[in-house]
Amino acid sequence: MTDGAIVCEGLVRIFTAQGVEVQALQGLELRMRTGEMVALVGASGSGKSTLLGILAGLDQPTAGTARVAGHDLVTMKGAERLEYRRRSVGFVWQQSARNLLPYLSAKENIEMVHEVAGVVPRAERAQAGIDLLELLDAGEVADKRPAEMSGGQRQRVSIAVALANRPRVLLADEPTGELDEHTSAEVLAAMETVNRERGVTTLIVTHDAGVSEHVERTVRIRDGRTATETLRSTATDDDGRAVRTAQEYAVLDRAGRMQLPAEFVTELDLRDRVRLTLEPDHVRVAPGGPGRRDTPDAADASDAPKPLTRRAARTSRRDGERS
Ligand SMILES: Nc1ncnc2c1ncn2[C@@H]1O[C@H](COP(=O)(O)OP(=O)(O)OP(=O)(O)O)[C@@H](O)[C@H]1O
Repeated sequence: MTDGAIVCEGLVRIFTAQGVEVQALQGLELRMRTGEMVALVGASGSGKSTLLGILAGLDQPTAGTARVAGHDLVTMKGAERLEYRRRSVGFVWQQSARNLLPYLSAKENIEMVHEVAGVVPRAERAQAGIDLLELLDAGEVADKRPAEMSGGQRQRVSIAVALANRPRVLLADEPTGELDEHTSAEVLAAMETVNRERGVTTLIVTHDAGVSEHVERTVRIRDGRTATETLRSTATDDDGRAVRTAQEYAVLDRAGRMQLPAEFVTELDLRDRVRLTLEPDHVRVAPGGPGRRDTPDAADASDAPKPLTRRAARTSRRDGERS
């Protein structure tokens, strides 16, 4: 499979509406390997749809870097943009009415994409359509129109249609938003199968907590920036049972910036400025400033500005020298 990687660095998207600027993305970082499947979560208004719109080639960033499947989405112009949308990305929306034409059957919806994209040789198209529907466990609705399908079948067919142009990247915006829990799990499992069997890089925007069962990485956006990532892995315990573990990390950008989790900020009433201390193996963040907890000792007080503290690291080095 050719390059299906996604690289966003310092991605900015500013909208101007009635003279007011809205910074939907404020220096977002995201890297995905070819063939990876990642969930993107975040509160309403955090910038998820804006990011998907840019990755889909429907919108352009204001600044920063965005590269997908070898295309530079910042500089990409007319013909390349059209080519990119037709052949490099597949998109699944929450509402199946946006994914499927209502007067065509599942098979015909796929055929139409084959016709427009021109990626699959004509002689192979019929079989390619059947293979896709079977991969998505939707073979039995091949001749049905969307109105004759259940919600889950419609979304599985929508995924098949999104894959008909053999994209390198599949983007999905709340694909299970209109489904019940059981059907959502089936649709997410279908996306996992597609990702595993076809190696398509897959990014799913979702509020669905059940997605954690299907992805090894969840990226959380806050205020237009990548705030945290949760990495999951499966280990084997002493009794030979598979145990799934998850660890949440803050995301550090190339300039060393990161966001503190909102609950940490609230718990310690952090605001305005904090004190950073470099310890031997970690960085300590403490409330700072006059009148706050952990203000400098009287012994430290002088007119000279203090640099960020390195005390612990230096102390431990000196201890080492002495011994
Ligand atoms: N075309 C636009 N014009 C002006 N502001 C916009 C536009 N599109 C998005 N915004 C603003 O950008 C911010 C991010 O919106 P976005 O739709 O990307 O968030 P989201 O995380 O997808 O939210 P939701 O989960 O509700 O879909 C919001 O403040 C939104 O109002």
